[in-house]
Amino acid sequence: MDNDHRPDDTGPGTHTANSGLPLIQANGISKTYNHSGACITVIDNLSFRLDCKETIGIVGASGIGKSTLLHILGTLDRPDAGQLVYSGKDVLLLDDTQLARFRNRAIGFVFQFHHLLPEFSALENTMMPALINGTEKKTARAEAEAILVRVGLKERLGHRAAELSGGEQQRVALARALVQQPDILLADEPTGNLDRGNSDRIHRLLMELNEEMGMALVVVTHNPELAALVSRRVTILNGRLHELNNGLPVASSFKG
Ligand SMILES: Nc1ncnc2c1ncn2[C@@H]1O[C@H](COP(=O)(O)OP(=O)(O)OP(=O)(O)O)[C@@H](O)[C@H]1O
Repeated sequence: MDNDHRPDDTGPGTHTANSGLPLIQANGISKTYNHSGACITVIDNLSFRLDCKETIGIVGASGIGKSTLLHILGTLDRPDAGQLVYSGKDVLLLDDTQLARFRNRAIGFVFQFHHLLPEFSALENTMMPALINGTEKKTARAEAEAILVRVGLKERLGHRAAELSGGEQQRVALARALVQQPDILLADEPTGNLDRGNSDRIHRLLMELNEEMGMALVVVTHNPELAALVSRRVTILNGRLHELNNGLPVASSFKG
């Protein structure tokens, strides 16, 4: 085993801003699903580079593999083949416990199903990742309050998740993903349930966090405003990424 590529799973964060290394380098990633005997290759020898602070939007039709790719980049699902290198370290060499620790520290997720704990308040749900990581309760509370204010939920801190509207729950999920100041946010339609005003607020917040703390962003979105804000737009064709220019795939394959 190549220990040079084994991530150090102690200590906070993953990337060194000045290291010059890409935040993510995916090499030759493949993923095949088995559907009652038939194999479907959704991701096929895909390579991808994301620099620190970069923001990227994945667009395209249903079923092309956007969520599959997001899960693999987020280490929630292991590919059948390929390397996933975060800041020079191949995270696929970690065992499941180490990988969970790395993921909890470095990556924020917002998926379409929020998985909030319904009986816990907005504040308690948002504090959870910090508490799991061993942050002192008072600090976790202060950080959670601050980010809930930024997503516009100052008046809802003590409300149980089950009592919140769909859009409010989505913003709590976003606050929970952001509270630990992840190196990267992976988001699947993060403003899908929100009205125009709240969508704009969240888009602004994502760009501010990108600017303030260098948080990278990979977002699956059909929202034209959000797609216009990110620095690169890509789609998946035949299992590989293609850059988009004016909404059309660039002829050459995506360079990793
Ligand atoms: N766990 C699974 N088992 C079998 N097939 C799967 C599994 N997950 C996804 N697939 C298949 O892989 C393909 C890509 O699915 P994926 O959810 O990644 O697409 P998507 O582009 O995110 O779609 P949408 O925009 O509808 O969410 C689909 O054909 C889907 O049926």
